[in-house]
Amino acid sequence: MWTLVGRGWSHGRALAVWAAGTAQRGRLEPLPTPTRGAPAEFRAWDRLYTSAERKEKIDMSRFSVENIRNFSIIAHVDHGKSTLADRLLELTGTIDKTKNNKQVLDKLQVERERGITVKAQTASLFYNWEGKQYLLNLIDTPGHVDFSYEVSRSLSACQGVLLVVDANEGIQAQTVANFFLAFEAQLSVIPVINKIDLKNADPERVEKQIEKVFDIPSDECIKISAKLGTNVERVLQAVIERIPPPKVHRKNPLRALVFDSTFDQYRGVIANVALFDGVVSKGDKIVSAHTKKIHEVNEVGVLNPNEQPAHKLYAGQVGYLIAGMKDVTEAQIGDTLYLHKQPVEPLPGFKSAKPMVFAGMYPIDQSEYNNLKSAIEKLTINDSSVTVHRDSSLALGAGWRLGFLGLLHMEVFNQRLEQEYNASVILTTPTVPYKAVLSSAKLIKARRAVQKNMIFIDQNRVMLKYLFPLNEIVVDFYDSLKSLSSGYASFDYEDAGYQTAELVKMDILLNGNIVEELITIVHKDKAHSVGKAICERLKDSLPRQLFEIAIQAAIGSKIIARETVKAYRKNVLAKCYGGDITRKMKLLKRQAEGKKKLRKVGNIEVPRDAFIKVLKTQSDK
Ligand SMILES: Nc1nc2c(ncn2[C@@H]2O[C@H](COP(=O)(O)OP(=O)(O)OP(=O)(O)O)[C@@H](O)[C@H]2O)c(=O)[nH]1
Repeated sequence: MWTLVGRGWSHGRALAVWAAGTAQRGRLEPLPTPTRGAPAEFRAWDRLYTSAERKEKIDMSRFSVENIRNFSIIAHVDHGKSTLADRLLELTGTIDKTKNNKQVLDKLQVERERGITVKAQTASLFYNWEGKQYLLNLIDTPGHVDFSYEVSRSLSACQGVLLVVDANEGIQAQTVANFFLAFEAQLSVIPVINKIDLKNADPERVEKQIEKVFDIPSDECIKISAKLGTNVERVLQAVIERIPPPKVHRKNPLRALVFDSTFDQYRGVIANVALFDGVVSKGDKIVSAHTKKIHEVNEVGVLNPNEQPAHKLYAGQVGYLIAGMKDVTEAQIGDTLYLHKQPVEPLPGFKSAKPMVFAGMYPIDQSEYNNLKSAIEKLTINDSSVTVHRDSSLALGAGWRLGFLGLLHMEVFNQRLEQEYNASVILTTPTVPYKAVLSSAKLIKARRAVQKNMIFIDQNRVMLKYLFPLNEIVVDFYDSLKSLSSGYASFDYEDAGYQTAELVKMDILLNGNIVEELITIVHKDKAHSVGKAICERLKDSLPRQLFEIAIQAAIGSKIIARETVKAYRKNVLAKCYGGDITRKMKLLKRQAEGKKKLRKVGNIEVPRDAFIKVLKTQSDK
């Protein structure tokens, strides 16, 4: 099922003004913003920053359950979650107030380069209010539809959310989707209308939308400018007043939920845990409910926002735990940890993420296979929504078939492999899953986009629900929607199951022989254009040979596109005049070795490069 939210044509201009005022004494040094495209510098900064902070242990026993609030910030993409998080970190003295604080919780290089959050991040904030010291655990979550899995996981560690809505753009597709995730999890929702400093901001209109769509009284909305810091203190107070403390028991045996994990090459898996019962400290023997393996805890602590070791973690608190887990299978997200010989009922896990887009991934050079394998394994610890299956192709060698939640997710995973693991890969054109019913015609009945619902959010905005075939939107739908609506429409989707469709299997033939790597499933109406594009790309990348080559796209016995590569004789000895026989032999030997890298289709030699050019994603072309 799809939800489209289109909006009217009024818009505002962002004001680039920073808050002036007295700088608060924070516990940490200000974070420099890493420069674009400078991975080494970024990593060096990150390491220095963490090691300086990791010296003294903190006593977490001073935070009783009543003084703890676990909350998350959810919103549509770009509505200001990360900016609000920066202000909350400053207000609580977690970081110094400086104009360099931009997306402090977005630690990954890919997040800073793209200006989006892809990983949920946790920060424990210490805040004094009305004579009491509170522990506020903030979880910053991604806004883009591809990462909604991160949002739902983070919510399991929270009792409430700040629902941030842009005062100019109003309710958008992911505002609705994220609200319902929080609503279904029975969390307290605090609506926050952000960017009230914008010239065209209309917070009163957005208040009415929130009342109409979510049934939240408009006087519950807090109007802020995260950029200028206006009213942000009221947000912190609302967190304390409106979100209940967690319902937990410290006297019960340990019951900790692993809600996220990252991988450190020296210390192994760092599990982000939310303690529902009990206490955990260094030296404890813990058991994973999933694997039943026993591990000894080496370190516990809170994220502040970097690692801050603690003596113990207590029920109601959110922190990290390192226990020598080295393997992907030992660090399952959604797992429950308990003390050895004190088994507990496991907490409900998470629905596993359902991949929507699949692509082949191969090392550029087969000798890199093992390195790439280990990089993929480590990155999937940090991003468990990616599915991995071994695959192999005659042309590209041994590799994997990876499943992603969407195209942006696929691009981000690829970019993280390059930036964090220095791995270069060949990524093939993404496809979506199909269920095929084989019949003599191989043809299945089609269904096109069907409108299901239309709701007017206000006079400028309408929410439309459609049923769409996934393959129609997986490659360029989002871009087309954005450009058609000049960026004003937004969308979100959920899986509506399989539908029958008129799909055909398209073969690519070289002089009548089928090239197995290039077999594709396409919609009947698109077969001609897709077939033509593949034939043209093959023609450009196939070297001429001693005879003419016919490149054809065919559905069954029907040819739907054709290109021809003219004959040519490559004489490697052409430049070799004179009679030096050893030099001639050398050239012929090198040519023979080169041929080993070729894949024979019939009597046609196809170099690996040609496959790569045809199979690589459109964006890589
Ligand atoms: N004028 C104005 N701009 C703001 C305000 N808050 C955030 N912004 C800007 O809006 C843009 C998006 O802000 P982010 O905080 O990165 O948004 P986000 O919701 O975290 O985005 P994702 O992590 O990608 O989902 C940035 O350019 C911010 O500077 C505000 O109160 N006023």
